[in-house]
Amino acid sequence: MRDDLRLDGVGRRYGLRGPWILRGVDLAIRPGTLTRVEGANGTGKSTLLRLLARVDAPTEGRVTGRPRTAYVPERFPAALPFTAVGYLTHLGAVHGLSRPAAARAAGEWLERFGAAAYAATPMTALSKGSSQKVAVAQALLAAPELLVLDEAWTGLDAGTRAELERAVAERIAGGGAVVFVDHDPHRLAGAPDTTYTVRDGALERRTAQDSPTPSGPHVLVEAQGPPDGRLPVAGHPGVTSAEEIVPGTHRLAVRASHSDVVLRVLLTARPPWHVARVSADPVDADARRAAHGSGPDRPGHDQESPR
Ligand SMILES: Nc1ncnc2c1ncn2[C@@H]1O[C@H](COP(=O)(O)OP(=O)(O)OP(=O)(O)O)[C@@H](O)[C@H]1O
Repeated sequence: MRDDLRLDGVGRRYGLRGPWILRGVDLAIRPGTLTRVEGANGTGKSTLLRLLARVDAPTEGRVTGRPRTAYVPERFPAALPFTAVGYLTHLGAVHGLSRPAAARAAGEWLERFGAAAYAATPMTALSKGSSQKVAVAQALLAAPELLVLDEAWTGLDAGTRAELERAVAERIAGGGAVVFVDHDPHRLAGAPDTTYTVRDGALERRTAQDSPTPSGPHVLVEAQGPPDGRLPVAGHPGVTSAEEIVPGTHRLAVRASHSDVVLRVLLTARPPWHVARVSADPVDADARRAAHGSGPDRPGHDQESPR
């Protein structure tokens, strides 16, 4: 994603005399960022996401920027005259992939979400959970620059929910932007760069720096890449700090909750990075000892934490 997607003075109401759902909304979605939208029921979260995905137009104000966008709507129209793989291949072609590339990507995403067995099943015969996997796969197929997810985790099993979180982290690490609504307050906890609360038609903004959430446990990752290679997880929300200790070797402090995602991005980068070492962050070990009240009188605890 090269440019911001911007909303300037945006308002939306349904019908000529309907109440304003959103009014005077200014918002910029930047490349490589994760944005959460929250708010009480019926406050206008889906309305905002539809405007960002450009499947709806504002009643007043302007939307500028045209990133390649994919959208998972709150209600996916599952009654479509396709098989799962047929639908995904068709959508991949619509997103600009060649037919063989679209078919390949369709197969890969169905496999990744544990739905390969349903590839040839008509969409109308899929269970709710399986059709939600197709809804999510169609959005990820063509590596969109902007991914808009409206309750996309709803109805997915635990394994697929985790896989979708990983896919989100990969999009951001690849320079894309992701905007999501989810009823689970722990979804991607600690990861959003910005959270907006929709209230009374306006947006209240909270950034990661304002967040009361403690930074939590970290691990240290030492990774080696090609000389002059760009760190594939630069700017990733799970990476708290990154330092090039010798040319080509980087030491990263990574939130433990994001370590599997970060390692996966490093190992699947092209060319792949070599992960030389993963260890507990000694800063966290100190914090843990302090929290548990152990000290010189409990020397055994020192040995648990490599320095
Ligand atoms: N197409 C439409 N026509 C008329 N009114 C609509 C339409 N879409 C949404 N609304 C109304 O706009 C308001 C905001 O709806 P929206 O779905 O954006 O809120 P939401 O915060 O996403 O809600 P929820 O949390 O229940 O999904 C609601 O009062 C809803 O009834």
